[in-house]
Amino acid sequence: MIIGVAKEIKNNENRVALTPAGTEILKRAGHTVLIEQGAGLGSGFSDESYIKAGAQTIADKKALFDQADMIIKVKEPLAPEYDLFHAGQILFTYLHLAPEPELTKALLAKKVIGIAYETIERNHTLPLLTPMSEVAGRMAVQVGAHCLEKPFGGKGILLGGVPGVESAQVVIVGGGTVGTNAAKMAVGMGARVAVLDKSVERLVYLDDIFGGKVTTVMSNSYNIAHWVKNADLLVGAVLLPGAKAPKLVTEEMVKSMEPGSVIVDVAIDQGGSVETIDRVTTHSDPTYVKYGVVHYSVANMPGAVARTSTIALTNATIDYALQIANKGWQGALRADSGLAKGLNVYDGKITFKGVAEAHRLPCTPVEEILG
Ligand SMILES: NC(=O)C1=CN([C@@H]2O[C@H](COP(=O)(O)OP(=O)(O)OC[C@H]3O[C@@H](n4cnc5c(N)ncnc54)[C@H](O)[C@@H]3O)[C@@H](O)[C@H]2O)C=CC1
Ligand SMILES: CC(=O)C(=O)O
Repeated sequence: MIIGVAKEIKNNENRVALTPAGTEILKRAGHTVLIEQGAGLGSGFSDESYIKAGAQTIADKKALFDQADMIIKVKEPLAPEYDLFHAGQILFTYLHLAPEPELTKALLAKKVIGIAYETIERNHTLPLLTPMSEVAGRMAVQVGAHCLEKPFGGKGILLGGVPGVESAQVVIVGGGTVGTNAAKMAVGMGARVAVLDKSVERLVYLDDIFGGKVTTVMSNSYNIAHWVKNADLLVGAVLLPGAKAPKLVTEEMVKSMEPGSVIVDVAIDQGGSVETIDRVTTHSDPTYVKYGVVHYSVANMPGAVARTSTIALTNATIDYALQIANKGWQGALRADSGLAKGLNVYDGKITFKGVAEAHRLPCTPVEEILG
């Protein structure tokens, strides 16, 4: 199979979908890897390192898309990329289609075979979302601590306090991968930490692993209102896989927060979990202030720590990319029902329920397509 790796074009997206190590794995299995020139530079991988691993570099983005049977990316395609795809081409990447009607329309019109990293399952986990959620969860506290500093609009408090001065209250809504990693960082920095989740099993798990260092709270609107009001740093970390994020934090709740408090809504890539998050921000202009509260809503947080993120991402994606290349997309999806859950669009049809519901369009079950 001819596999094309395009240079990312999103603001400050420094990741690339394949490392030289991943390239070598695909090459050894007999596949052709085309890398857009300079695609790896933001992650510290030179064109020469890809050539040494067996890839061909290509300067012309359009020629790369024209030749490739499968395009591997990091982020969902942006408008300037829509026309590059052709019918029957496999697109293997984060797609986040539920909050993106224009992108969904474009991929349907182009009859792309869209396999989304974020909806692939293995043993009830999301193996291709997990590594980037680990990164974003850890970053959420790092950027949140920064935003709490006075020059960045915050109320001027240090997460861990100092002896004689109380530490900050970090409130995390959603105790999955992002939430757990945010809690680890916040505990490590000496903050007081509360995690809300709707799953009792998850709260039990968090209570066990944090040994009492985190307050676990059942997620409902009453408890969310109480904890949001008292948060210095609020982290949005909920997920309903593939679907639009529920707006759990209302405008009234945000109004109840002290001025200079900070919200980091990591769930922004699925549309955001906070009512006052009304825009996706970028690494070059990451925050805005509403009701005196600093809002951070960057949808590609791991792009800022690209070296770490690119290696972690390829570690997770490479086996799946190899299966798709070796067996063809249908063979690979038939052989692995968890991978089949990644299929979001095919031949002009939506094949993932959460995406179809978000756009009020019909859903064609994957099983029907695989026959
Ligand atoms: N902005 C960015 O750069 C990035 C964003 N993300 C996003 O972060 C979000 C979270 O991802 P993960 O932690 O990996 O998901 P996850 O599936 O591991 O965890 C989600 C948690 O939300 C909980 N949840 C669902 N409904 C809830 C409710 N009503 N109240 C409280 N908790 C609820 C679930 O029980 C689960 O524990 C996703 O939207 C993901 O795409 C991930 C990486 C980077
Ligand atoms: C999960 C995702 O969209 C990201 O890492 O950018």
